[in-house]
Amino acid sequence: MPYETELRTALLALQRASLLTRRVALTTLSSVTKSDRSPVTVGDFGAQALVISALRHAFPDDAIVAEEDAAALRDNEALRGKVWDYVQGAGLSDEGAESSIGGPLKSERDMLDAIDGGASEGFASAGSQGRRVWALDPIDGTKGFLRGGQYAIALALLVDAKPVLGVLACPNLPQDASAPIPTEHAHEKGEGEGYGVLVSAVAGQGTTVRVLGSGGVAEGKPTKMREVGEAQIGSAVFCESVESGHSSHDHHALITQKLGVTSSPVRMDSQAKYASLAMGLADVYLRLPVSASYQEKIWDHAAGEIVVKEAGGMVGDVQGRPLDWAQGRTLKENKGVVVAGKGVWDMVISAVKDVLAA
Ligand SMILES: Nc1ncnc2c1ncn2[C@@H]1O[C@H](COP(=O)(O)OS(=O)(=O)O)[C@@H](OP(=O)(O)O)[C@H]1O
Ligand SMILES: [Mg+2]
Repeated sequence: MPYETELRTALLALQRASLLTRRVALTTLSSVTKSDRSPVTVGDFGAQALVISALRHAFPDDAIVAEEDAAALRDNEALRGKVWDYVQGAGLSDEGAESSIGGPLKSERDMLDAIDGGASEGFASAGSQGRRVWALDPIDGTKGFLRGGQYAIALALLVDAKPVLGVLACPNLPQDASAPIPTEHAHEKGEGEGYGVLVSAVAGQGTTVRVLGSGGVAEGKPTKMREVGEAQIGSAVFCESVESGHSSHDHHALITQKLGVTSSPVRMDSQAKYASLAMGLADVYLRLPVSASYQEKIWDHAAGEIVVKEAGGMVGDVQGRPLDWAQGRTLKENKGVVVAGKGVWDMVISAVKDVLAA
């Protein structure tokens, strides 16, 4: 099967990183504020080190774009020591699986180098044809992670600026797709029993859900989005970001009102929203921009896009056009993101256009 080794490596790398983030989540979390004013925790740094070292071991020639860099750790010995403790403590229980992603990191220096291994410019450089770029968000939804809500470790492989593989590790999503969709604070911090999934997709091979474990790759089950037609739009489950600074809740309310949707949108952090749609926990995800100047990063959408598309869904901007990553580390334009099943796609896009035109 195409991308078999890439998928296995990505699943194991994310499973190992989630051992770290779950441990970190059990502690009283503090965060450092980055220059863009967003928070970063020991979990973000540690997860990035673990995933990048696995990718470099398996695919040394591939480019990697990732959210964090190690500057803050190089100047802060105490913070660096804390991250190193967590990184050393996160190993897969299956020895063969652990050694296939390079085994434990050897030194603090290797850890810093791995974190800084995500500085590629993506597709921005010339001669990008056939170029393989991994896009990693070590903790997507850091604010959700800090409050014990939803977060995801998100990894995608883009070839020629298109996602061909995506994996979302969602430690706080239910394993049982018939469980109710978690609300903002439904799942308290920790390793809740029955929570934790790996949702993955490879182009042309469908979307698969696995239990997020601690050893080798678990057996997967194929998953599809729920089939919702225009007649059922009123009872469809919509989701949106928790943070009103990230997408326009006001526009979303006008859109759902126009469509006659009866319940309020489920607010959830991170690409766990894409995973929820792919698992059939929700039906539509609206992300209308608040500010035209904010550029969405590729790692915030690439894995989500392929996971939903391979589960039978549609992903596009507010005009219904495909997302375009050709620019490099960000989406080409910030035109929002709309995600829905095929049966309601035209109807949702037309409501979005009407609300934006009004
Ligand atoms: N202004 C603005 N507009 C749009 N998006 C933004 C903005 N600021 C941040 N971000 C990105 O949003 C990522 C979090 O995803 P969500 O918005 O879906 O979730 S939530 O905000 O945590 O509720 C979040 O990802 P992480 O930084 O990895 O947590 C950001 O990349
Ligand atoms: Mg992040």
